[in-house]
Amino acid sequence: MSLKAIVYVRNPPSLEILNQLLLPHETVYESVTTVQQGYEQIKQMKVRGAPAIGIVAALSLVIDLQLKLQTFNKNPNALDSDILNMMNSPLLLGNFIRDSLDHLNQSRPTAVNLFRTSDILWKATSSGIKKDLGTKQIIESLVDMAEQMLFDDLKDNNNIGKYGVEFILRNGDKRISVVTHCNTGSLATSGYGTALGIIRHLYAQGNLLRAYYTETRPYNQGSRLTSYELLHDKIPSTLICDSMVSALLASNKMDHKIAAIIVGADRVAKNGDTANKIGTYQLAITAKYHNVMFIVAAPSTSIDLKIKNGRDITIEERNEDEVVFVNGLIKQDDTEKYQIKKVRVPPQGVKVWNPSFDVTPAELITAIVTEKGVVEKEKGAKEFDLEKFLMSQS
Ligand SMILES: CSC[C@H]1O[C@H](OP(=O)(O)O)[C@H](O)[C@@H]1O
Repeated sequence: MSLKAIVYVRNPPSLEILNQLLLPHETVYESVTTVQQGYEQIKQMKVRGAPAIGIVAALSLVIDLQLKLQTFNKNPNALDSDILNMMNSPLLLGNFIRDSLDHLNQSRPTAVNLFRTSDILWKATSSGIKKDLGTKQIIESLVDMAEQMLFDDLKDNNNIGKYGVEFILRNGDKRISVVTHCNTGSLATSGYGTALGIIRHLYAQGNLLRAYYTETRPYNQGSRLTSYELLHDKIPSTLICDSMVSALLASNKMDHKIAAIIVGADRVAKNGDTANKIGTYQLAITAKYHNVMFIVAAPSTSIDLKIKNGRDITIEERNEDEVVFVNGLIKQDDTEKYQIKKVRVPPQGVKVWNPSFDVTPAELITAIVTEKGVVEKEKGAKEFDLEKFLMSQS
């Protein structure tokens, strides 16, 4: 078992991505050496999760550049002419980097982390060109930034865990159960996780009775990936179908002590409206009805101040196969060997709608937990003021 979604080594340069399409039944790492391979990993959801997507985009650009630079230094004649010219020209290098970032941005439209990564790397590139740095210095500066993103994400997740637990336990029971949706753990980030980071922190502090988590149809991030993580960490947890959450909260009157529903985020608008895995919105509605806290856990890099409210967030729609087929383990004849096979569920001819995310209005969100602290709405307000929060933390 491995919870490391991303394995990057600077010297000698290598990038390995855990193929999450095969989890939890097979642990297979795939080498990424080019921007195009990084694009495919994200597009095909071999790696997924807003923070992880941004980090893999950055690392696939830098690994591509590092390997080109390594060949340029050791055996320049092995390079084709346009790459050779690029390695001798900061302007041509800048063009390659701009085109690469634009291409990576096309892989998935909703998670803002991908676009923020591009902005940061392009800003560094254009600054290096303006300062008349050589191509080697520009590339090295991008490697430093990509590595820093990897380290910062892990640090941020630990802070989200700490602030989230303090907020949830600030008044009331100190031994609680929670519900979470999708996968927001080590497999969606550089480690520890966001919403799952809060659950890890609750467990580590001895405050967790049980974590209930949804299977998260149609892609099954919960039943495949969150199961994998919670079993790995031996955290008391129970898998439920997406349709069971309201009944679980209703049974809360007995002894589940569910204090909160905690979810991640792919993009948080300026007013706090939050795009997250499809099915999140209805969890917020049932949390409101049952008077249970609804917590969004996300690094501040997931907040997009350019987006006024949730209506402006682009929601990714994926192909119908993810709804029609499920991955099943099929026993091969009478041996104990199994193989993963796509099994068709509905009959031919069904029509499918498959949005990958939905938007939860700020009004239904109790608090947004970031690495900089917890944001709540002003008393009586229906929306957050995230620009004011971020300004106060800078
Ligand atoms: C900390 S992961 C944030 C977010 O990303 C997931 O989406 P996907 O698995 O499609 O990449 C899910 O919405 C998580 O909540």
